[in-house]
Amino acid sequence: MSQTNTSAVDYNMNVVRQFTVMTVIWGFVGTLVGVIIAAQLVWPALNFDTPWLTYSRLRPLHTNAVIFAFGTSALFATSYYVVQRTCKTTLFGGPLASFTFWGWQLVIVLAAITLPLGYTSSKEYAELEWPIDILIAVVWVSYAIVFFGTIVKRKTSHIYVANWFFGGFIITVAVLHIGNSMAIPVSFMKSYSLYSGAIDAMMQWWYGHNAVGFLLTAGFLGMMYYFVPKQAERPVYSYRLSIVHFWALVSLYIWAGPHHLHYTALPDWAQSLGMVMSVVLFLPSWGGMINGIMTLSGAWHKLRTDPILRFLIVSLSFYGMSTFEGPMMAIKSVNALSHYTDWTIGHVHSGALGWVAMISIGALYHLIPVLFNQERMYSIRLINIHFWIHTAGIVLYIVAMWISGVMQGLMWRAVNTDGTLTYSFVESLQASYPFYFMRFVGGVLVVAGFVLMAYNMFKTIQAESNSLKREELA
Ligand code: HEM
Ligand code: HEM
Ligand SMILES: [Cu+2]
Repeated sequence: MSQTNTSAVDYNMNVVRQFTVMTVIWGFVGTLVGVIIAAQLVWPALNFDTPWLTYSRLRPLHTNAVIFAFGTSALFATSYYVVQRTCKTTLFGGPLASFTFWGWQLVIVLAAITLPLGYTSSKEYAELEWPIDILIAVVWVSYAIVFFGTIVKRKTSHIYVANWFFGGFIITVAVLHIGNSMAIPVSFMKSYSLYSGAIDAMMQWWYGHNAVGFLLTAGFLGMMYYFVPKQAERPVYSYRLSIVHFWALVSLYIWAGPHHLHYTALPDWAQSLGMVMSVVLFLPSWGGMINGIMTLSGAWHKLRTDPILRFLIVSLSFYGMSTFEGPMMAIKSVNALSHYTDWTIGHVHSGALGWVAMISIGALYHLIPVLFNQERMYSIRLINIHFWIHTAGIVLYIVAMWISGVMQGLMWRAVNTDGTLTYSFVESLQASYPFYFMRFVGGVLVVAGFVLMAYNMFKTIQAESNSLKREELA
């Protein structure tokens, strides 16, 4: 394996490179499936009367691909990189790191095959059946061993705050996955949940909500605390705040799950608890956002010239937006309007496309040249174009969903003076079509951005192999 920097430590950058390249590829695939299902909502005939092309099977393929293939590969890549650099030591466990790469890619391929075939546990974001769930647990425990083993053998006395967030994310996802996936297998690829009724629903949303809180939030905050200061070339605005941020975030998030089950059979007190905890969660969320954005103080001018920094900082603005919106939607009376509507979908994608995707894209544009021994990415201009089309795509997507969501909520609750409903469901659906088209256009822009990124990445990798060839000739 080639050494990727001049420092004395022989870091394991091979696994970081592998996860980095796959992140970009899965980002493209996952958003492409997103565009396909967005198109199906505009033109339903696009399922071609084929079972494995139906919306019901491609939707979980999209969510699994973006969260577990794209997002989680980005977390593997950056956590393995950051933990080595900040602990000044190579990854613990030797071949175990490589096992997590191949094991995780196997999980992704199995998901891509079994979900379209219709195998599902029917739990959202945990659809994969029990044999794959067991494989996930094995890979994840190996990940924990590699990560925490590296922390234990660190050459520094301090554990940098980014590692706290990565560590919190790794432990919690293990607990969530194992807890929620408890099931009794009845045959190969078929099982029944160990829980039933309202308890099953509570487990599902304890899992679902904290998958958002720890995978889609805490892990990416770890990324933020390393790559924002690096790219801005400034220290973290307040290190003390980052520690308060960590403890407040992890201790509040875990209680907020019931906001997914307002007005259901879940006991009222649990719903109210979820609501209150969600509203309080606003504070650490914004504390973290402010800490990230203020890291730029004294270096604001860099935003004008550095598109990588723009990705990172705009991602924090979307993080702030979705963590303002979330607590609001968790209030029962607001949720009465927003639940079941496209407003939720808009909220999801301002978090997913705005925060998760943009922070990852920014971090990878920083990381790729480092990993492949280049001064910078092949083309800065292409990064700039990527920034603008990605941003335009998100804005189209979420504005469309806000309008259609609030419209749907209002249409469904409108009643005539005699107490009958003003609109039928189909009328609200018809009114939504223009917005579904707008979302489709936004999605196409996002996918186009990933194509540019992949091209830029392969050109950067090529530049390395070209210079190696030149060295050989000389
Ligand atoms: C303080 C932070 C946040 C709070 C309190 C919050 C709250 C909420 C609420 C109340 C819902 C709607 C539940 C419903 O009516 O069904 C929701 C849905 C959702 N949120 Fe958030 N949110 C927050 C941040 C985020 C972020 C940053 C992301 C993404 C990175 C995110 C991803 C999601 C997802 C994926 C759903 C949809 C779940 C589903 O029904 O499938 N949230 N959130
Ligand atoms: C080109 C970009 C994307 C497009 C066009 C797209 C499109 C869609 C569509 C059409 C749905 C189904 C909405 C519905 O059932 O009404 C959906 C759901 C979802 N997408 Fe995306 N998506 C994109 C990117 C992403 C990314 C990058 C992520 C995560 C990092 C993500 C996470 C999700 C989640 C969690 C859901 C389920 C939401 C829920 O159940 O409430 N999407 N997406
Ligand atoms: Cu939640």
